[in-house]
Amino acid sequence: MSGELSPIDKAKFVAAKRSVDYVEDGMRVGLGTGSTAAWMVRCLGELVREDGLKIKGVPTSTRTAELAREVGIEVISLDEAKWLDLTIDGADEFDGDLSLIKGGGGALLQEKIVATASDQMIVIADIGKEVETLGAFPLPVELIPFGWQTTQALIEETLISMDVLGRNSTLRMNGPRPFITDEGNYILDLHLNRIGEPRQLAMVLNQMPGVVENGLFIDICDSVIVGFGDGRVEVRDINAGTVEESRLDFLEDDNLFSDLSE
Ligand SMILES: O=C(CO)[C@H](O)[C@H](O)COP(=O)(O)O
Repeated sequence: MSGELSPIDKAKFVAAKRSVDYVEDGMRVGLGTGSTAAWMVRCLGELVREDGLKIKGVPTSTRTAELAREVGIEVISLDEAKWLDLTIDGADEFDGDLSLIKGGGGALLQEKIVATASDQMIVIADIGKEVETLGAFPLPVELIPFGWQTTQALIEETLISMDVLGRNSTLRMNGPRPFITDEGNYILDLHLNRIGEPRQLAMVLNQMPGVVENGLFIDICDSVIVGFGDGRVEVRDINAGTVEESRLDFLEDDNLFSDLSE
């Protein structure tokens, strides 16, 4: 069954599988969005159903909320939880400082709010997400629909003075219509190619009227669990400065694996 998954999917799966080792009874856990996070939610659901793990989950999107309920995780709102022990989420890119680009799935706003309200954020990613410098992946920026083209023009003009290589942007579409986020906003994808000063760019973007949030996560992620296509997993902890390696045996997880690949 595992042979049906691509090396990237295997890498995502092993990272997701390893991450649930960090979840303990009684925790309030932020549940990320995206394909890697979805596997983490399914792995957690299995622990809840089969091992009696007791947790409360705060999802970062309606998609994740549906999946969490489906697999048996108790879902509560962030306001009910108030504060979280741990958030586990995917990323589109991560660098050596564990700065991230997120929002490929359009859920960056809730993801940033939830991760910031957590004692710890663990990112789960395949090795292909690691970069030396952020920016090859288009940077998602969530915009208020009102006057979005004016906001886009302002952003592109401001980018002239920023340390980036490209500065054109595209409105994210869902077929013939703009993609709409869970909060009813638009996503503008910035094609920057290289972001020299992510911290500065994140601050500048968030000061613009019409911008709700940007997909740069700076000083939010504590560790990244990197999965490889051959089953290897690395846990990189930015605070401890450690890298811990392990390997996951695919065969042991065939049932879950086959569920996930459907
Ligand atoms: O930020 C995200 C959603 O807004 C995702 O975590 C990110 O796009 C990674 O997705 P995937 O795990 O499917 O590669």
